[in-house]
Amino acid sequence: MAHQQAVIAVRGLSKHFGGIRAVDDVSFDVGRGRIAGFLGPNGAGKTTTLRALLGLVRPTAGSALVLGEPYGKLRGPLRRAGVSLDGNAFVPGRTGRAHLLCYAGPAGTGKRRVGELLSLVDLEGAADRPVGGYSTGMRQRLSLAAALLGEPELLVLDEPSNGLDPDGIIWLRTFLKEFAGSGGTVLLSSHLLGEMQRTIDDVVLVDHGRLVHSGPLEELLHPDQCVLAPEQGAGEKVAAALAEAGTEHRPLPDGRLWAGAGADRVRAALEEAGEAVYGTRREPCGLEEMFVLLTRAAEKGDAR
Ligand SMILES: Nc1ncnc2c1ncn2[C@@H]1O[C@H](COP(=O)(O)OP(=O)(O)OP(=O)(O)O)[C@@H](O)[C@H]1O
Repeated sequence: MAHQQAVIAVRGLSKHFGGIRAVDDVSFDVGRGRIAGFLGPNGAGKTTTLRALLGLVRPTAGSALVLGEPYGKLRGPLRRAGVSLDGNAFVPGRTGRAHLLCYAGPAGTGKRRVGELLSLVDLEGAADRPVGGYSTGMRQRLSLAAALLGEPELLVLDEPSNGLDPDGIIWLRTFLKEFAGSGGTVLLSSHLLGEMQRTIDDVVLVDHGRLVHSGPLEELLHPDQCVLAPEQGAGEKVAAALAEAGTEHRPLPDGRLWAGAGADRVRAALEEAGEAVYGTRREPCGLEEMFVLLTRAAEKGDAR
């Protein structure tokens, strides 16, 4: 994707805090109309990257552009990019409605939009209560409403599903898909990989400050691979059967195996091996398995 087409363009971004390389030479793009999941283990550098993108920390090296410019140079930034970086950054004594009204002016909007957004995020009933008494999920909803005030074309959301109940999670997923479907762009971080798999179009995976993988989800979860769940004690025999058939395979931390071949080829390999692997279940490979494999590979220095 060409640099100028990207809604988000991160190039050679590094941020060091003393000796800590929080972000280390990271590059990726997010294209218009895409939902990109920004994933990685604790301390991988996600929040620091998002903060650099939004001009909240100065990069040690490299650049991070939003809509073709550094965020700080955007004219009317709240109308271009909606941000929810810290779901808890509220004045506790202020009501939800007052919180939104504070940002409504800079976002170029007013009371009516505040009312609409309170209804959209299902906070009408709590709008006039102090935020200090809100639950985690209610704060997340309020934070999202604030991000949406200026009707932005880009949303940058740090762990927006945290604390949401199942209805809230489904609502957020549906909302983000509609937002992207109408041309909006989303970059969101999350540790909820099952939910990410249902929501995102693209994956940006970092670990120890470095980019491990970036690309469309469907490429990462291509059908020419699967996960095997051997019956107890049969793991080694299954691995041996795959090795015998020349099928690439790697262990997962829970005793299952990733296999670099589709379910049919794997079944043929196991049938060759006979009864010992009879009870082995085959499952499609999901984002959680790829996350584990890619971050472990990165630790060993052989990230793909
Ligand atoms: N202001 C700071 N001063 C010193 N170290 C920092 C600072 N901010 C972040 N770090 C360090 O940088 C690394 C990356 O942190 P960051 O918060 O970006 O990770 P993350 O991927 O968002 O993690 P998590 O999933 O746990 O939220 C960590 O080692 C963290 O301790």
